[in-house]
Amino acid sequence: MNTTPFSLPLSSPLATASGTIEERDGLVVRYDHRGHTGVGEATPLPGWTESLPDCRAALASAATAEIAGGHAAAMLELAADSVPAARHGFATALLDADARADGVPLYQWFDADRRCQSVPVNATVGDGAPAATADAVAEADDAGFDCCKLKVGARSVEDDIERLRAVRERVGDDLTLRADANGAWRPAEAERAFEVFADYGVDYVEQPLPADDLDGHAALRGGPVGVALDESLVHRRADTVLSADAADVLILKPMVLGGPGNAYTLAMRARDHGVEPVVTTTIDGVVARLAALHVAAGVPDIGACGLATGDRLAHDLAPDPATLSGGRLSVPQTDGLGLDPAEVSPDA
Ligand SMILES: O=C(O)CCC(=O)c1ccccc1C(=O)O
Ligand SMILES: [Mg+2]
Repeated sequence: MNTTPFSLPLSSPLATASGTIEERDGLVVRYDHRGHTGVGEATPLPGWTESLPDCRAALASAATAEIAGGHAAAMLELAADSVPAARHGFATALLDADARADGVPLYQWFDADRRCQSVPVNATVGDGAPAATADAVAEADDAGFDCCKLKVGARSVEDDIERLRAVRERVGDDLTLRADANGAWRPAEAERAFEVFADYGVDYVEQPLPADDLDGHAALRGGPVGVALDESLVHRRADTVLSADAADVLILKPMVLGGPGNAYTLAMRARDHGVEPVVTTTIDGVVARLAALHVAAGVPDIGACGLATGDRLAHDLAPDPATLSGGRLSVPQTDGLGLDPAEVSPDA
C-alpha cells in the first residue's frame, strides 16, 4: 500500500449552514492486488469523518498490518465508524483492483447484470443573497440540470423563503428543487419552512433538524415536502435510522460511510425499507467522485444524485472520464473506476 498526500483548493467554495468548504485535503491510496494496481482516495471532512491526522495514522497502521496479513488484516485496522475516510481510501483501491482483475466497471462488480450509461445528478447551490442564488440556479438550468439543491439554514427561514421566491421567479416551476439545512433549524423553524417550501414545490429538505433528533424528523414527515437524512447517519448505525421511520430519503456519502461497498449495501437496504437512496460526494477529488458515481450506477432507477461537484475544484487528481450532459453524468464503462492509475497525481 502506498499513500500520497494532496491538497485541492476550491475555485468555488460551498457556503452552508455549518460553515464554508474552501479546500479538500487527503491522500491518494494505491494498492497492488490480483495483478492490478487499484487507486483510492481518502479525503476526510472534519465534522463528518475523522481528521486528516487521524486518517493518515489509520492508513499508516493499515499499511503495517497489510505487510504481515495482506488486505484482510489491513481492512481490520480501518473501522467505518471511527476512520471512515481512511477506510474509504483503502477499500476503493481494493475494489478498483478487484474490478480490473475481473474485467468489469466497478458498478458491475456490485451487480454483474446491470448496464448503466449515465446517472441523473443535481446541481448544488450554496448559501447566498436572493439574486445570487437565482443567478446560480438559472445557470444550472441553462446547463441542462433538471434538479437543483439549495443550501439553506445559514440565514433566517424568512430570508431563505425570499431566496426561493427569487429562484422560482427566475426559472419557473419545471426545475425540481431540493433544500439542505445541514441540521440548522429548531422544530418551529422547520415547521414554518416545510409549510412555505411546499408552496415553492420543494421536493425534500435534507437534515432540517440536528442529527440526533430522529423523533423530530419523523414528526416532519407526511406532508408534500419530504425529509432526507444525511448528518443523522454520521456515527450512527444505519439500522437505527431506518427503523426510526424518520426519513423519506437517505443521503449516502461513501466517504462518510467507510467506502463504496458500504454505501452500495446501504442504498439497497434503504430501498428494501421503502426509503429512497441518494448518493453524494463530500466535494472530493476525481477518484472518490468516480467511486460514488459507480455506487449510484449500481442502484436501479436511482433519482438525481449529488455527484456534480467536480467543477468546484481549482484543480484535480486526474482528468475526469465522466462527462456532464443534460443533467446526467456519464458512467465510465472501462474496467474498475475508469481511471488510469498512472494518470492520477496530486498535482494533476
Ligand atoms: O449533495 C450535493 O448536492 C453535494 C454534496 C453536499 O451538499 C455536501 C458536500 C460536502 C459536505 C456535506 C454536503 C451535504 O450534503 O450536506
Ligand atoms: Mg446534506
